[in-house]
Amino acid sequence: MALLKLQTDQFRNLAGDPVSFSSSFNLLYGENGSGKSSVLEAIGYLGLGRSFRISRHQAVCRHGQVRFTVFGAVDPGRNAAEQQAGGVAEVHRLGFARDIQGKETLLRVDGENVRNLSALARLLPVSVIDPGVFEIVSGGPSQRRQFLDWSVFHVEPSFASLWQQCQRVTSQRNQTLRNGRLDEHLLRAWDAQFSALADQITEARQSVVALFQEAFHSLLREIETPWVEGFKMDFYPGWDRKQPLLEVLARHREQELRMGHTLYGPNRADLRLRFQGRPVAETFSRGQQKTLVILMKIAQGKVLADLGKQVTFLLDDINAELDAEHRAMLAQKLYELRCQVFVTSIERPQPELLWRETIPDFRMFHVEHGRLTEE
Ligand SMILES: Nc1ncnc2c1ncn2[C@@H]1O[C@H](COP(=O)(O)OP(=O)(O)OP(=O)(O)O)[C@@H](O)[C@H]1O
Repeated sequence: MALLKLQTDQFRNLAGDPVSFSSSFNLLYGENGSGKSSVLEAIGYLGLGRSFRISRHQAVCRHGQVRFTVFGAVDPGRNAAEQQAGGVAEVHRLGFARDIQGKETLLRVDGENVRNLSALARLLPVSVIDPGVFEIVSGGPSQRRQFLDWSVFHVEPSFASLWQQCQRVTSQRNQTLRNGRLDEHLLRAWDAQFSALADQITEARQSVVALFQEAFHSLLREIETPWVEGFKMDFYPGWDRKQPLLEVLARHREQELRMGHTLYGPNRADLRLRFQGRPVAETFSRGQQKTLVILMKIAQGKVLADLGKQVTFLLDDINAELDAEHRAMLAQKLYELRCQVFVTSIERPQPELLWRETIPDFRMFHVEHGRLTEE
């Protein structure tokens, strides 16, 4: 899985000419406002179905236009090719189009309309490392849940549908809690559905956390980090699992009715990161938090790589956030994992800092006024 070709139409300032990329490293350089982040943002649309920079689709549609499109050709990867009895697996064609006025999204895979974004996301696992990524450590539990669930989605095929069902049941349960008068009969029916889904979701998350912990700790052993002793990463499922969720919900009925929403369950899960018993957000320096996030992202890439899935990493504006040593470590590890990487830089990097010597399929593009020129 790697993006081999990209073509856009009416996407920010991008000219829209088709561009071919390397399945390993791609470096995009150009001055401020040239369109580097927009290229990464367009790639992100194919794997995430949204912008990683802004929540409104409208912002990425070229000013004055009402519809934008992103097309991509994706290499199905080593595994798929190997499975096809010695044959070469076919390239997948992904398409995302959004009509801003009608607020309609059209998704296509290999020439067919598809209803769910997961059909695209599965074919192009995209992971973003940009200045906002450090919120995984400094932000609240929802940031870490999102981080964790990205892996669970790519590892456990049933997860997307389980999570969707759980969201639906949670929202109906919350409505009943907010109803004003206690409808115990109806609440018990929601509780039963909710806790059955909660157990399945938690099991899927736990099995992926086990893989993730293993990859993360083997990285920690490789890279000498002074905080290894005293660091702890624990998965909190959203309630004390020594007790069935049904019991926990029954015991906290009064509290939930007062608050008007669900307080226990997988929607409250967290990946707790502690140093000497205290949250790392309170104890780690900014630099240590950055190292931790980078290692977590690499470990996530390794979990998928071990399953034969190549991750496409979008490294946007990282020069401002990471020093040269961290950047080199990140590049080296992602290369070892055979990930596909897109990295932006304002200045043309010094030849000795490029990886041309060690990475055979390295490509560099100069971005000017939304147009990419390969060098
Ligand atoms: N909806 C839009 N329609 C047309 N142009 C847009 C739209 N949104 C942004 N732009 C322009 O597109 C250009 C590309 O912005 P982008 O953020 O991709 O640049 P960049 O090369 O990453 O810059 P920087 O180095 O400052 O991060 C900017 O000049 C911006 O003004």
